[in-house]
Amino acid sequence: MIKAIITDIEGTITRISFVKDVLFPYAAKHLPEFVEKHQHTPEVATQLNAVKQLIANPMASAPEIIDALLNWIKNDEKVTPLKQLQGLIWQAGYENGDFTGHIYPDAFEFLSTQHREGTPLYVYSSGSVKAQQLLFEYSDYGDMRPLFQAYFDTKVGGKKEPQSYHSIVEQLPYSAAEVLFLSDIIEELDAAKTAGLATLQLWRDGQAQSPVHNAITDFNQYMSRNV
Ligand SMILES: CSCCC(=O)C(=O)COP(=O)(O)O
Ligand SMILES: [Mg+2]
Repeated sequence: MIKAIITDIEGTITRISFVKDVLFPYAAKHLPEFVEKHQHTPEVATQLNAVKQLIANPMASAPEIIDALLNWIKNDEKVTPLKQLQGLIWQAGYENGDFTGHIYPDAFEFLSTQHREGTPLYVYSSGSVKAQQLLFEYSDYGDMRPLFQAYFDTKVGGKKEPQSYHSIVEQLPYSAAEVLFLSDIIEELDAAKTAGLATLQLWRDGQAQSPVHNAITDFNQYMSRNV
């Protein structure tokens, strides 16, 4: 029996184009100035050092680091220091009202209903915990943060690694089989299933399909059929 739900964000409860066409270009546009301005603050310096390690260039200059980060944005690399920096950069965009966090209407209805009915909700996204909380704080539906018990990002590991799901479940008061993981990406669902979680795929934007996981096109299907 499912006692808790962990949801992905992009492609599952948020439109992919909001991330790719709004958030990523905003981060790319503001990243050079952000890095130049904040490179010596401890929070940013830690991430820049992590970039230097990943590109195997401990002496990398600010422009070289910026180039690496912009390349990762272009290729949608789920690299932890990039994701941490993006969260910091998006903060200004949300606070200035440049955009609000997109949430599908059926996802808002589903999450609100599950929360009201007492099912604990968790988030696991490649976006940093800060980025997740900003998206929910400034969502199309107002501040959704009270719906969620806890947030996880790639600091627990990559979303295609079964170990990441083991690590998350270890932090929850449920067994793996009591937890449902929602995602649009087969490899993430495969990893969660290997770790013993129940899985459900969202097919919203023509994502690849798999016979291994139950699938729905939106949450109205879940609520009417309880898939
Ligand atoms: C948390 S909002 C930003 C989304 C993002 O940066 C991202 O990489 C989305 O990954 P997800 O794991 O939510 O599909
Ligand atoms: Mg996703």
